[in-house]
Amino acid sequence: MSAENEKWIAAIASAEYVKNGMLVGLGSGSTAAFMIAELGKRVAGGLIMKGVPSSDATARLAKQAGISLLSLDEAGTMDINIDGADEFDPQLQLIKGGGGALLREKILAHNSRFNIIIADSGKEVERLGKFQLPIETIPFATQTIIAELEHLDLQPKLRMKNDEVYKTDENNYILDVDIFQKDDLKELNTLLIQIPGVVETGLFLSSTDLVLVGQGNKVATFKK
Ligand SMILES: O=C[C@H](O)[C@H](O)[C@H](O)COP(=O)(O)O
Repeated sequence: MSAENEKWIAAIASAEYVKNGMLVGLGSGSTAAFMIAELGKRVAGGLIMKGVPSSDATARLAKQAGISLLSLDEAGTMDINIDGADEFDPQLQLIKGGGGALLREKILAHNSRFNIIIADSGKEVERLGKFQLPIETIPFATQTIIAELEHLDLQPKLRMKNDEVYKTDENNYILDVDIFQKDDLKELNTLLIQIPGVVETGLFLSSTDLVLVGQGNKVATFKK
């Protein structure tokens, strides 16, 4: 079974958790796109819900799918948040931000009562860090942060797109770093977010309540 099919069946399973009247955080990325399409179908079939998008791309997709949107200010707290991940481990810790949406995604996760992650089986790992950790930084401080992260042996790489520095929806930069050798991720995360100019990291260590993973033609469920 292809990764695309695994994403799709995990996305359909996640849509089952969305009930009438709910405010739903809408994640970003290719797996979240399947979930948005599925919710759009359900809205067309009579489901009443509103979404809060975690990126400009997701806002566009959700509008095309016919989902009504609210800003975070209007929504306040979401009943449920459904998002993808680049990696998840047995403790339901995540690396996110491969698509650059980690900052708004983390804000939505923080402001949601229940967080569901949907993924294909390739995202399941014993230990986080094969995927490089994205760190969002403000442009003004990025060069000094690069020097500091090099000193910490994290081998930062400034993310580029089409030969230009990649910019997030919040007009920040992304540094992708190597954390595979790091054992204490909580300590690492605290260290990183204390550096002035670091806005957020793609480590989501405790927000996830449920992971739905496509494994072949079945969906496996991992709970906190
Ligand atoms: O910034 C992007 C998000 O964190 C995505 O949820 C993550 O990269 C997973 O994306 P995909 O479902 O495309 O693998």
